[in-house]
Amino acid sequence: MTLSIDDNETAELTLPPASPNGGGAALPPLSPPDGLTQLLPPVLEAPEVPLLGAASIRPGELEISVDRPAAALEARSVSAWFGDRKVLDRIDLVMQPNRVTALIGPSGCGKSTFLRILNRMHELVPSAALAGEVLFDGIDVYDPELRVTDARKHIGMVFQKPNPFPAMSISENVLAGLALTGIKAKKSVKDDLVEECLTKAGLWNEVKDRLRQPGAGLSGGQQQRLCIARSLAVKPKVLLMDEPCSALDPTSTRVIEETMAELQREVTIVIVTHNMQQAQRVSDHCAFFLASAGTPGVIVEAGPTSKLFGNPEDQRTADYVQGRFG
Ligand SMILES: Nc1ncnc2c1ncn2[C@@H]1O[C@H](COP(=O)(O)OP(=O)(O)OP(=O)(O)O)[C@@H](O)[C@H]1O
Repeated sequence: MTLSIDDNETAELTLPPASPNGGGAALPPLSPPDGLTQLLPPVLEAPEVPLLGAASIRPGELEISVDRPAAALEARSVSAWFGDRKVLDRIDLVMQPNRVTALIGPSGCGKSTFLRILNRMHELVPSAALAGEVLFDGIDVYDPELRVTDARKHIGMVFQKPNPFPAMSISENVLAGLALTGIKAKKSVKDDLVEECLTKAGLWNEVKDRLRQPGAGLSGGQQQRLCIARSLAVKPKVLLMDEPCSALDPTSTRVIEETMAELQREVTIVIVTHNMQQAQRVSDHCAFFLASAGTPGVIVEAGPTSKLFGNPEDQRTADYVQGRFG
């Protein structure tokens, strides 16, 4: 079976045999695209597509609906391995559209791995393998008919450390994802998009007079909002955020949290956070991950944030959210 990404990648993406432990299919080795793995992989063709509600869909491929801005994500019995080591065990989780789902749990329990599985970044690690399904509005993200670039375009990611492209200006940074995904647009459309995305990311007023200056010249919090703007430029339906405020001061953290509250109207957000106050402030739903010594990570409890923090069912959840361990 081959993945229909494009002719150049098809040979490399032939699915390999199951992993040695028999649990999950080993993932195809995808080469990280020259230091740009934290954004999006390049697309070798350059389709002309509308920018608003953009979804580059080619005949014969699975269609991602552009009618609704946000999408539901559902993990079904997802397990993950690095080599022979199983790090996640049969994770079931529904991440509802236009809601913020927080993934919480002690270090090493697999939160980031799970997040990276949701937009197929897990497979960038050569030894990585997984089993189970990830459904994006009902479409299997790992379906061979769905291009990996489309999956990552619709399911964007913001990382712990702000990573603007240092040689690019602020506006070029916002538009970088378009270039990588091969989307072409007129200058006036791009200018509008830069303003729209920077506004949504809560940064426009601070940078509108210096759009041609380097993105690296911004403060850490501004850089993180620039990265959010960059993710938004390709019109994702889901935004994955891996500890997006851990490198930021309290003021910048507050601004990012306000930005998330605004973005929630348009995108589904899944956030990994170690900050229990932040999880309570920003999320509608929470999933508590835990890996006991030598065992893979599991979800102990998931549900409305108010319930997990106010009236958890499992004693381990209560101990964790009240800071008794982890
Ligand atoms: N690239 C990798 N190669 C091998 N093992 C890995 C790799 N990435 C993560 N792991 C292992 O997988 C397990 C889960 O790691 P992961 O980073 O997903 O946990 P986490 O809950 O996000 O931790 P933290 O909160 O510290 O970021 C850990 O035992 C980790 O050592």
